[in-house]
This record gives sequence, structure tokens and C-alpha cells, in this order.
Amino acid sequence: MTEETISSDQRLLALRDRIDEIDGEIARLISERADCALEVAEVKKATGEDALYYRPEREAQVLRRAMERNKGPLTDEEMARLFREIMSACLALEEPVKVAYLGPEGTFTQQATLKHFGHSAQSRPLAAIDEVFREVEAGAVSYGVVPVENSTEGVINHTLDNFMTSNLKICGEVELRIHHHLMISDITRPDAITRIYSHAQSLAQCRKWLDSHYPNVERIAVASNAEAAKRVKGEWNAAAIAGDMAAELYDLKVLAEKIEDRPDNSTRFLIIGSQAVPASGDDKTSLMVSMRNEPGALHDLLEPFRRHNVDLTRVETRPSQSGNWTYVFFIDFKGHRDSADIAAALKEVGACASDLKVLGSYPRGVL
Ligand SMILES: O=C(O)C(=O)C[C@]1(C(=O)O)C=C[C@@H](O)C=C1
Repeated sequence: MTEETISSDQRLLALRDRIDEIDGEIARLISERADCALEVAEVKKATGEDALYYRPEREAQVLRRAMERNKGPLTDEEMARLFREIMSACLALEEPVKVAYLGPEGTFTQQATLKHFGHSAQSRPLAAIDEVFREVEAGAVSYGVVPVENSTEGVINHTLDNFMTSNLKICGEVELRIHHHLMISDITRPDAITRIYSHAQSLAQCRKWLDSHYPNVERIAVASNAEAAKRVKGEWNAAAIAGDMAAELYDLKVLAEKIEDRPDNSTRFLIIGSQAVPASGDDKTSLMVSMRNEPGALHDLLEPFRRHNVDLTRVETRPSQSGNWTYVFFIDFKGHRDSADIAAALKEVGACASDLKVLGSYPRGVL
């Protein structure tokens, strides 16, 4: 053994001793934090039957602080992800949070659910967006996670339409970078692929890549990316487009990575529930407004927002379900409904709208 290897071995040992010490401190502090959370639960329980254990505004503040405090070398996102999991475990001690998401397992919505609630939440997949709304309404779960818009393909109408008949509120949002991969099973012959399965939105998000790499292959839209991944398991001439989780879950081989046409492809998901969320300091509000179908209606609707300096982030129009050629506007803007400017704008909009429903004020997605 050379002198050099001895000294590098000794350095490694010394560093590992230091890491063991630090881990001991971290473990002690995490336990202390968990004890605090248990005391918080006692305080909440004393408020009665309807005690709210999950507090989205507080979680957003904790995560933002973790990012602000961070001095590296971990990235702010990595640091926040670690705190996300610590908080998820603390909340599970207080009361396990039950969440339903648009399944099946392996979809991007499951990934968004884990990103937002951490791994200690009890989550379960449901087959359709309507079912997620129904289960939350029925109280079988406390929260639901549904996709609402994609940066390439636009809005997910089905989710917006559900708000027309539901009284649920939006309690949060989460954004996910979407990376699509082309994957095959161990019996697939890569040179014999004649069909590619995926969800219609994912096929659309990879249209150009498919046109240049598999121009003559049949594209088959199925209910979800996870369903696509499941199908190729038993087919020697098929491939699927899906994400990492589906590849892992169904043990598929990735033939081509990140094949989405736009590198910044991302999807926004909503957290739905029945709780009104207090201001977190950096919030968004979503509205649903019906207007009489007359000239200038859209102008009347938007003008109060301009006057009160409210920053609109999205305006969507959907045909109303109550009559022909009448429309419902879905409007998102920065800020919380309790702030003076927003309350004033809402009052004015309410006066000219035939119906106005605040779907929720909630913390802006942190991670
Ligand atoms: O501050 C609270 O209300 C807590 O319950 C503690 C805590 C945390 O671990 O920081 C846990 C769950 C809540 O959703 C928010 C924060």
C-alpha cells in the first residue's frame, strides 16, 4: 500500500465518522420536530371534530423558508424536497392524510401527488377525473389531485367542467416537468414496432419526434400513459410513450429518452378539497364566472381587475352546461381573496356577472 492510499483511506474514515455524527444530530432534531408536530395535533384536536391537520399555507411557508435559507451546495429544490418529506412524515403522525388521484398507478398525476404531499400520505388511484371529484365530495378522502393544464397542449376541459357542478375548492397547485420516454418490454423487437400507445395528450406532445422517427407507425390513444405501458408488456411489436414511474412500475426498457417536442413541457395539477386556505404570502386565486351573452361582457368582466392592479395569469372560456351559446370564464390571478384590492375587484365583477364562484385562494406551487 502506498502512503497516498493510506492517507486517502484515513481521510475517508474520518469523513465518515463526521457524517455519522451529523446523522445522529439530524435524527435527534427530526425526532424533536416530530414531537412538536404531535403537540400541534393536540392543540388542533382541542378545536373540535372538524380540526384541520393539513395546512397548505403553512407547508408552503416552511418550504419557501427552506429554500431561502439554503446556502448550498444542495440546490434550493433539493433542500425543499427533503423538508417536504420530513413534513409529510410529521403530518402522518398527526393524522394520515388521504388523497385520491387520477390513476392508474404510474401516471404523472401520481408523481404530482407524491411531489405535493410527500411519501407518507395515503394515496389511491381512481379511474377518472369525475371519480376523484366524487370521492372528495363524499368525504371518502380529504383531497384530490387532478391535472388542469399542460404548457404544450393547453387546458384539460374535463377538470374545469367538473367545477361547474361541484362545490369543492382548490386548496393548492403543483407543477411537474413532463418528460416522455419511448419504452418497450423485454419481448418487443425494436425493429418491428408497428404501433405506439399513449394518452392522446402525450402523443400530441411528442408529435414532431414521432413524425421524424416513426412516421409510419400507428399511434393509438389509450386512457393513460400507465395503461399504455401496461399494454406493451405482452406485445412484441408495440411501444409506449410514458414517464419514469410507468417504466419503473412495469419494468420496461427505455428506447429513447425525453422525446417531448418542447423541452419545457410541464403540467399543472390542482389539489381539490373542501377547506378554505388562509393567505400564505404568495398566493393565487381561481374564479368561475358566468356572463350574460351581450356585447362588451368580457370587457366588463376584466376591467375591474385592471383598475385594482390584479395580475391575471390565465383566462379560459368554456361553453356553459346550462344553455346554448352562453359561456363560463375560468380566471386565475395572483393574490389572495382576503386582500383589499382583490376583494374590491371581486365585488365589482360580482355586480356585472350573472354568477361568480371563487374556486379558491391557495399558495402558489413552491416546488
Ligand atoms: O404547523 C402545523 O399546523 C403542523 O401541523 C405542522 C406541519 C409541519 O410538519 O411543519 C405539519 C402538517 C401541516 O400541514 C403543516 C405543518
